[in-house]
Amino acid sequence: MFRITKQFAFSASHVLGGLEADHPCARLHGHNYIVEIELQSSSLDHRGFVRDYRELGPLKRLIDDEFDHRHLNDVLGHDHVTAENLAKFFCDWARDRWPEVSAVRVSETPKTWAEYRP
Ligand SMILES: Nc1nc2c(c(=O)[nH]1)N=C([C@H](O)[C@H](O)COP(=O)(O)OP(=O)(O)OP(=O)(O)O)CN2
Ligand SMILES: [Zn+2]
Repeated sequence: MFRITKQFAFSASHVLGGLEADHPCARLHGHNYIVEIELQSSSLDHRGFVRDYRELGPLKRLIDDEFDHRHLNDVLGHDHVTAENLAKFFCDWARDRWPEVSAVRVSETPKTWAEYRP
């Protein structure tokens, strides 16, 4: 099995709902997010690619246009704007376009990663 990954980055604010009132993430704050998309395939195309990284440009445009320097509660339209839910959102969006997508990981801080693998 071949597996490739590519990372994208954006900065955004959020407020997490449903937390205890004294939880720091219940307050407005922001992160420098990293989104890592993973694609896998048992075979390569005629160029030797799972998929050309350049073909993932539409995901960069989505992130730049709709997520970067935005308030994520507004973007997703709910208050459970966790790294897990962001990973699922980006994975569902990407799988609609590229069937080889096998996982998406989202990092909010240098020490944390959440992964969605359908
Ligand atoms: N499972 C999850 N837990 C938390 C999420 C999340 O998306 N999924 N998000 C947050 C906060 O939004 C934010 O990421 C804070 O995370 P945390 O690791 O607590 O960040 P800190 O830098 O404050 O942690 P230190 O322990 O000080 O390094 C919270 N939880
Ligand atoms: Zn946060």
